[in-house]
Amino acid sequence: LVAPHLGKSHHLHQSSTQLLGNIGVSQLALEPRHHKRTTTSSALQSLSTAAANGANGDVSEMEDGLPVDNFQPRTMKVLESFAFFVRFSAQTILEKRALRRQGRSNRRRLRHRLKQLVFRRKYKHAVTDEDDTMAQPEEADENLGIRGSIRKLGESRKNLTRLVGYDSSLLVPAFSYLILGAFTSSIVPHFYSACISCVASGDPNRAKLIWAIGGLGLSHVAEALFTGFRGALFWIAGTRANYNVRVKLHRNLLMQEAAFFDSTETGFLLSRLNNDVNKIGMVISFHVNVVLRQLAQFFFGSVFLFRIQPKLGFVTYGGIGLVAIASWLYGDFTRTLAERVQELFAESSALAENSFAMSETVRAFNGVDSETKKYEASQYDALQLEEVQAWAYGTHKFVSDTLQTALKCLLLFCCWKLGRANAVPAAKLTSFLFYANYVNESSNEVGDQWAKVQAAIGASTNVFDLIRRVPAVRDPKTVTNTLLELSAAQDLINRAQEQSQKKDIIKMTDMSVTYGAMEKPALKNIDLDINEHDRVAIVGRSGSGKSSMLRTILRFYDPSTGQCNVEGVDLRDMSRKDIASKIVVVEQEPHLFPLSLIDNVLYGVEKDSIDEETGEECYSEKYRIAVTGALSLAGLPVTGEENDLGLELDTRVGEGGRTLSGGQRQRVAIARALVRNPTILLLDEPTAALDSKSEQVVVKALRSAMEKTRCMMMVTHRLGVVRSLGVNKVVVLEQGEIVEVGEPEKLLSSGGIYSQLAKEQGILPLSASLLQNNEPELTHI
Ligand SMILES: Nc1ncnc2c1ncn2[C@@H]1O[C@H](COP(=O)(O)OP(=O)(O)OP(=O)(O)O)[C@@H](O)[C@H]1O
Repeated sequence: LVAPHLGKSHHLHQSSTQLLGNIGVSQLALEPRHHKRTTTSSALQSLSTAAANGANGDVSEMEDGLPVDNFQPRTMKVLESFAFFVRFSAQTILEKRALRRQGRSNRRRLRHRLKQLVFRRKYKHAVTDEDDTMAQPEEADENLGIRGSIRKLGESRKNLTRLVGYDSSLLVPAFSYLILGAFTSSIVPHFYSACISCVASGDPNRAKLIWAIGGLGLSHVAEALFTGFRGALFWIAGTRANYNVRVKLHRNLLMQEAAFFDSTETGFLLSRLNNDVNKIGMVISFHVNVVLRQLAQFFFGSVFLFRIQPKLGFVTYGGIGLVAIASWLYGDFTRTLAERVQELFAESSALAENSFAMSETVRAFNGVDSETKKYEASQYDALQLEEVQAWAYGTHKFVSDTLQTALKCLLLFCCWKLGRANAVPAAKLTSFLFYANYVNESSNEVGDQWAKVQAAIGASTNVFDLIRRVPAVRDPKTVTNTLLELSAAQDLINRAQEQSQKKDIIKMTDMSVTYGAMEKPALKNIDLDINEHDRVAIVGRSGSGKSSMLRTILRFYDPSTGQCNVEGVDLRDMSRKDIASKIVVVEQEPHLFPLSLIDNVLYGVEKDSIDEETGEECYSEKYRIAVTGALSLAGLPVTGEENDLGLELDTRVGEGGRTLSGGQRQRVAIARALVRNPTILLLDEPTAALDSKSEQVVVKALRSAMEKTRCMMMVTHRLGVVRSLGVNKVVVLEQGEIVEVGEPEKLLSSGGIYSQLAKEQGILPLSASLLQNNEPELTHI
């Protein structure tokens, strides 16, 4: 909310995404044992300082380093929080039981159905109305209790290994150090109990004592060394996991179809990319690391334990089993909770992102309070669940520690009994107690970390789902079979030859387009041919489907029926690269990247040279000359006297191109089109936001662009531009259907919808306007 005010402060260039990032970091940094606490405080400090500067414009109005605004988000009383935890837990248990019952009946149905399939003749009258309810094996699987959890863990491990792409050079030493560390640590109690026996019994044998102390020291040092290496390698594994998953997720999100972004908010995706992915790294570098180490220690400790006193070893295991059950249940509960908490954080990030992006509107309509209310509400939901996590942790700690204490007391009593009966020597019993404690501690730590692993798996579930998401609009499959490849290539050549004889560049055949969220199609049964050298204007009232037609040609959406061909090839058979090389669009309000002019014009073209001074990649002279020419043709020269703005190819244009005016941004977009020499030029309301002088410059630039293309298609409300751009074909749309097609002047005099639209803008047929110019009095009639 402070974003609009940032201009006044030193955070001039801080974008909403950065602010969102700071908030994300703060949430993460509050994680126990997380190493980013300093970032949190500086992030929060920078936000609060900016808030103070922005809201009051004066730092002196701050009290005790806090902004004057004494808004305080609501929180629950501690008792209320505990009551919420009890209610929530009871509800979750009931839900789980219900789902498990449903899962059982689903499995029964599944078995029944399998029987039907196998003994088809016997079960002639198959039950049909059960099929729908059976279609939820996935959901039922989620509630299979221990088996479900193990399967889920296995799936997550497979996902992780595939996505993270570790190599053995990292994994082999990491696991070797882990095992070596655990082994050396398991020797420690042996030497320790030997030392204590020597000290307690006042043993005069000095060599024995030195051996015990030396062994203790050496095993500790070796353990420290292995632990250090193991820690570093697992840390690296964690950061690599974050890096790999984040880059892959970012790429897969960018490949999704336009409809995906219609229904998913950016803040939601950013939250997945930052918060959720961090959890994955954390789980590998810390939790999995600790769980494995403790498991290894548990194993080695158990070997010693059973060697010393097998009977008591079983008693110890009985107790540990109970603690393990408690930890398992707690882990399961935490996983469900973590999944929900991450979901809520993602929703709340989406809200924050929206309010930052709309900061001017928020300011203009005094919306700070309502935005705060929405954000606070979504954070409050997450807070409630986090407090449930805290209470669950407390409860688990109490249960498992009590069980362990009971076990320790039981073991001490058993040892005392054995000692009294002289069944086992005292030194052996001391050693046993040390190992029992050692194994106990390891199992306790496994239980604690297990819950955290489960929580992280819960949090990362959505990330895996997004990474595996296959876009609905995607490149055609590459044909691998050589014969098929040959025939496909031949097919393309044939079509290209046919096409060169024909003249149509774009051909729409009985094409309809329906957006996912809409019932009514945006375009209905469109049949349209656009030929070589055609300059087409798509006109019609608002919502008639004009932009939808351009988006379909760009293959942002696939037709629901019919097809759209470009140069004889169905768009669905063309890759994104092919489409981008043939079709270029100039949008009404082009969004530029916060890069230099040349980077924006050549966006998507790989840099082909290295700057000798900085060592960074750059464009070669060949590209620089081409871009200078394109910018000059587009009416935004960067050289000579006409460059009154003092622009250079390397001038940066700010976020969204905000350092340029709307008309100048449009000219950059035209230069982007000019430099590519596309087959098809698409224009979306090219002059809508321009004054008449800028319009003249842009129209001139567009004419230059059109000369370089095979055809042009333009969506426009301003019909004056139809004449100035020399359009030869007008297509009139109404409610998604083509209602008129023809030459503009003919349509103007036909008395149809186009002439009506033109009349509303004071545009008359050429003959009439000539008449009007010669005989002004006629205008009154
Ligand atoms: N992304 C979308 N998701 C769902 N429906 C959409 C989407 N984009 C457009 N529509 C719907 O499709 C119809 C046609 O919209 P389109 O943007 O193509 O109209 P238009 O003629 O370009 O309108 P305008 O001149 O106001 O820009 C409208 O009813 C609109 O509500």
